[in-house]
Amino acid sequence: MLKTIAEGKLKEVKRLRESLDIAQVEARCETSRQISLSRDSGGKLQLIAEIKKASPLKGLLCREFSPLEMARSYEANGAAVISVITEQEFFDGRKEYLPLVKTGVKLPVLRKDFIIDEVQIYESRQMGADLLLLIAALHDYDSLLALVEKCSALGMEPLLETHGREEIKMALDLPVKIIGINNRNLRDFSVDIRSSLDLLPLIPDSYLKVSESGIKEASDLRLLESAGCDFVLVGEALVTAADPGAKLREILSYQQEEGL
Ligand SMILES: O=C(O)c1ccccc1NCC(=O)[C@H](O)[C@H](O)COP(=O)(O)O
Repeated sequence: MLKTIAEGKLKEVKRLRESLDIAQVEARCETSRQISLSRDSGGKLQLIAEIKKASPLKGLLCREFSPLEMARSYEANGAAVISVITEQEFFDGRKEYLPLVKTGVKLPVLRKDFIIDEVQIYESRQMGADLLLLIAALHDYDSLLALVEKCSALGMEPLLETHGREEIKMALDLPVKIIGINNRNLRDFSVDIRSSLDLLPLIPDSYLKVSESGIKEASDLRLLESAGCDFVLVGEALVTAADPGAKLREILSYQQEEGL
């Protein structure tokens, strides 16, 4: 499926190459900003809250979907980063959501899409993204290196998503600071947070470690925190809740109980 999604991006990339004014984006970047994430000083696990309308496997997740309201409620309830899915065909995302969210909250904003070409990095910068997801499984080492370097040159922080040991090994050879482990199995799309528990020890503490997918409850966060994870990325559990902000507060509440 990942390959199908990425292939669907080829046309979009072609259109973007014809329409995007790269020189203009570069000129704006001269007044470059770089919002960088850091580990919580008190050792708390931090939460990246996702704006996710639909999933390719489950279809529509959220009927009353208002990305701006959702982002504000995530911010008010303790999120550290807002993740915005902009991919349209499979996730029913929209590119417009990102600038909308960016202007509505103070938190750093991550763009989640299927980045296969440098031109999408320029586009992400133009949209206002602070962080950009790069999926290791879509690239070889050289193409990832080029994308990572472009991201940093344009003042954005790449979050390099991995699945498995080989990809983590590759990530450790790249100039990245944030490594994600996606708990979704790319063959059958089953989700199991034990992937993160198994793989986190392979990543040195000089990196920020993110666990993604299938995280639903405070007990998942507790486990991941004690395994040395710095951030969790949560989508479905929040957007399917009657009140996404309240759900976020609820799954983080164990940190208050433990006085963290
Ligand atoms: O979300 C899916 O169903 C999906 C299917 C195929 C490829 C990727 C998919 N999700 C992308 C993501 O990275 C998730 O949206 C993200 O990690 C949040 O996961 P969750 O909390 O389980 O919604």
